[in-house]
Amino acid sequence: MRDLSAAIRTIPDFPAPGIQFRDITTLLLDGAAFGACIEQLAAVVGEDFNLVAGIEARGFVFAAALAHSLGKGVLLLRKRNKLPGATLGVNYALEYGQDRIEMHADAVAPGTRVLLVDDLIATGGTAKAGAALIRQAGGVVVRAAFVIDLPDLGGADALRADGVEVVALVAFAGH
Ligand SMILES: O=P(O)(O)OC[C@H]1O[C@H](OP(=O)(O)OP(=O)(O)O)[C@H](O)[C@@H]1O
Ligand SMILES: Nc1ncnc2[nH]cnc12
Repeated sequence: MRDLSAAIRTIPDFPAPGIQFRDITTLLLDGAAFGACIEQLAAVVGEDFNLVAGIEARGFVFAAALAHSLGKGVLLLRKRNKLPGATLGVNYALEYGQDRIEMHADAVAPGTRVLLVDDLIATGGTAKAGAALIRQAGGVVVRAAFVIDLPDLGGADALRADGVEVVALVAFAGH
């Protein structure tokens, strides 16, 4: 199995001093690496869900490609004030700031089974907010999948403590 970590660039001190930014734009520019990434995600996420939820913005790229490869629909979890219909929303803290994600209130029928996808999990604040949002809307979060886990920041463990199974392709030590 191809090691995807070599396709991911690290930029120190972005967007703030002390943050090692794991940059997936280099992986996306490499068609073979991006294809391998989607294949590897498809191999570990199962099929026991109806929708793939992607978190804006980087999560959309992976969620849409994965959903298409599995024949599933895509649920967009967007940053604040982007969606035109009635929304539900959850505020959360980031490794480097504050944000809010929203979804259309009528996007999931009660009991809809959802796979949550993002490029990276760090503190887990974003993914926990995503899971809370899907649950608030009546959906069931079947599991969560990430290209990158930063295990030292504890996000994957926090998400598991919230009752969500977590899978990730690559882990980077440190922040
Ligand atoms: O686990 P956490 O500490 O919450 O951090 C992970 C989140 O941070 C990044 O998104 P960001 O908010 O920077 O937005 P972007 O995708 O629009 O770049 C990343 O894409 C995850 O969504
Ligand atoms: N270290 C990091 N690199 C890239 N995206 C992130 N989102 C939160 N922390 C990040």
